[in-house]
Amino acid sequence: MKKVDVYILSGFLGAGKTTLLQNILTQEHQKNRKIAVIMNELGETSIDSDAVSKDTPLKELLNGCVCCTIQGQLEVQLNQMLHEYELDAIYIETTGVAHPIEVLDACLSPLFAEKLDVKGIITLVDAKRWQDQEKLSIQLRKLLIEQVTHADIVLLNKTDSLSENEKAKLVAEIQGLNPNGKLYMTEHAKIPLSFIQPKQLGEKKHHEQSHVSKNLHLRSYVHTFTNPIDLDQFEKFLREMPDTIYRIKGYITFSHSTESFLFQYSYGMPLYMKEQIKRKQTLVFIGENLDHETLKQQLAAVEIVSN
Ligand SMILES: Nc1nc2c(ncn2[C@@H]2O[C@H](COP(=O)(O)OP(=O)(O)OP(=O)(O)O)[C@@H](O)[C@H]2O)c(=O)[nH]1
Repeated sequence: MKKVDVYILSGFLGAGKTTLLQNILTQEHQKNRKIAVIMNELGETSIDSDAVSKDTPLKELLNGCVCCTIQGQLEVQLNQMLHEYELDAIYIETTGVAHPIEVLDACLSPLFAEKLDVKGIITLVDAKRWQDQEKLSIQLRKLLIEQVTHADIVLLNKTDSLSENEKAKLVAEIQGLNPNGKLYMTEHAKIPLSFIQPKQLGEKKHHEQSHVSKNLHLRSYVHTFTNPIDLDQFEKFLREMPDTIYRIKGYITFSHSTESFLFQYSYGMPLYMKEQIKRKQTLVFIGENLDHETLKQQLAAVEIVSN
């Protein structure tokens, strides 16, 4: 089955995410691709939904941030979209205060992770805001930096008011934080679609595979077990796995029990919860430097193969 591409549009409040989305939708429609949009806003009413034309499926997640309070709602909306429409791509516009790891996490429900192909995180940076970042609280500055560090593509936007010297200084700063991401300077978030589409990200992925140690971007890996797994071996795997795996979630069944468990792992803490329904045994991993082949082999080794 063809997977649906997912793009996460990240960036601080007012950086130009909606402007970029409009540019992208115009270009996607010219290519006759079927696109859907999920917009997340902190307020109770949507401000930006008019930016999306009526013929584009749109789901709005209001009054909270998908990276924390309404993470579950994003899963529901994504699932519904996959059922209702035949899509080529889904663009998710996050709130300005969303944390990239948590958003990626919210997109990757083990129930449908195999149907989605998260192509990457595109972060917009408001050039002026970046220059004035010392006016922000420490937490927000940290967030601004995290949004840049984890991006696959950074658009340094609103460069219209900058001098050439200022531009060069900001480019150096951003490249210092994210040397492997692609960086483009934009005005009104104008960028050809081909610069941010699968070919670009795909090429980079290929590049990453051959330079794994240099890859600093968030990636996911989806593993489906066909047999129950050995608890001791699985816990050994958890103890020994690289600390660049930030998050694991999904469903597993152990050889010592007939029950299914919802498994959650974040910041070093594993959690097992009994599930009422028997689920497909799928685990989603999120982290940096994910070596898919090694993970696949290590996870296959914790399965108990019945004869
Ligand atoms: N001068 C200038 N203004 C811009 C540029 N890009 C976007 N804007 C304006 O900046 C404002 C905010 O842009 P949006 O696209 O709404 O930003 P956003 O990131 O979606 O904002 P939130 O949803 O509030 O987080 C709008 O008034 C845009 O027209 C640019 O390159 N230069």
